[in-house]
Amino acid sequence: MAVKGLGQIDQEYDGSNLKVGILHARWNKEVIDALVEGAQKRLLELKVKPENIIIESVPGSYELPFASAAMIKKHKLDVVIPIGVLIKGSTMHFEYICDAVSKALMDLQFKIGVPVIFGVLTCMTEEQAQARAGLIPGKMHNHGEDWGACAVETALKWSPYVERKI
Ligand SMILES: Nc1c(NC[C@H](O)[C@H](O)[C@H](O)CO)[nH]c(=O)[nH]c1=O
Ligand SMILES: CC(=O)[C@@H](O)COP(=O)(O)O
Repeated sequence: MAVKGLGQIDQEYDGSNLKVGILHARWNKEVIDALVEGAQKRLLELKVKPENIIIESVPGSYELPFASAAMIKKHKLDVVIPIGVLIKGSTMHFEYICDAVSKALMDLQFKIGVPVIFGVLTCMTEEQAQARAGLIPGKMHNHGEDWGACAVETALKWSPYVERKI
């Protein structure tokens, strides 16, 4: 059994009253599509209603923080899963985006009082990204599934204790 990964969920969750946003970048589409599908599948397993899973897109991962805030407001979401796939190229572009986006997504949730899941892969190679989207048989699982579970757990277990500001 793999050591890495979310493992068993800590209790049964019923997401039937949640409204969840999946906001995905369009860079690295093959991997993005698999991650979005994985997140969606897990949300449905945790009883989020299909009509309460809202999917929108942005051009690249750099656009995720701003659009996450906007999407939460636009759709009155309980939680958002921003999904992006960053793959190291030949310049420092990757490092700047990874750093800026991860910090902005972390900060956003404290600013607005709504959970923002970290659905961004920061990979050195295309193969690493494909493996983490479950696209290489026998390698790794689809991390989108973990993000779906994180969204439901965080929104149900912790949001009631945090004042919403948006
Ligand atoms: N190189 C990757 C990008 N780059 C695009 C930026 O995210 C952004 O859209 C552009 O700089 C305009 O603001 N995006 C990814 O999601 N993944 C990459 O590997
Ligand atoms: C999108 C860019 O600006 C691009 O030139 C970045 O190049 P790289 O991904 O090779 O670092």
